[in-house]
Amino acid sequence: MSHAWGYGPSDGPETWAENFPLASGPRQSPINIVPKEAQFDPSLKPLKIRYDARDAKGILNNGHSFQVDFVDDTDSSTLTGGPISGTYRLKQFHFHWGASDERGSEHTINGITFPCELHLVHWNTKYASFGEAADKPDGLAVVGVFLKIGAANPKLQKVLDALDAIKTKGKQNVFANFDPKTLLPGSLDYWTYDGSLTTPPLLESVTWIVLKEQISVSPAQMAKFRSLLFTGDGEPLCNMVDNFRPPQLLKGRRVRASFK
Ligand SMILES: OSc1ccc(O)cc1O
Ligand SMILES: [Zn+2]
Repeated sequence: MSHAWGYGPSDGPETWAENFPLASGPRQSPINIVPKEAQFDPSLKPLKIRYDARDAKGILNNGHSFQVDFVDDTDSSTLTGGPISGTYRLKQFHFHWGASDERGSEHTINGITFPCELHLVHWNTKYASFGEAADKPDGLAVVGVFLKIGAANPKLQKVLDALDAIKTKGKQNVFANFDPKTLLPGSLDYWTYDGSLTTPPLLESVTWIVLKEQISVSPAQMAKFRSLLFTGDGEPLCNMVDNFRPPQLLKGRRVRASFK
């Protein structure tokens, strides 16, 4: 039976442990990253990100966020290097954001929040599929990118222009010819730690790779994110905002830095 969950007072992150016991597990995400306590690890390799725009498939309002899905039946869009071993294939990317600019990200830096956070989700090809990989300790690798308020981000605009057609839960559309590498900042310096999905079932299968450099988003672009609805057609309107889980306990985990 799949349990309903959300981000409101009656079904939000503080209630998830009732139906998803991993919520209290030893490697939950997100976390607060304290750069001064992150250990530079010279053995960490540079990230190697190779995406093919032709793999972009569709865009979906899943009632919790929206995601852009990719064809993942070949190694044409992959993440290698960094803290991971082997080849991880891009499955989807999605975002988390706030009702206003002072909140919205899931990870925080020295307790600082950002208005939005991008997650690029990859699965380990030592497993047969995303579904097989999703509950394995080395199954997933998610690249997290913070968005900060500034100039309009032209690379983001194609994604935001597609949102009008998926306003309500369950709506999806074709979304083709998009290279998510264009969303990344110039530097691929990162922090990395072992964590989890930040949404139920909160599976502890994610190697997190959180980029140090942010990308920009304008107030008008943030308004586009906030124009989406959590609710489906015919249901009382509920704006899709504050779809973020707050930082979780580190429980002794180490956070490593790829840079000094
Ligand atoms: O928010 S992190 C995250 C990662 C993978 C996934 O399949 C779903 C997620 O929500
Ligand atoms: Zn996410």
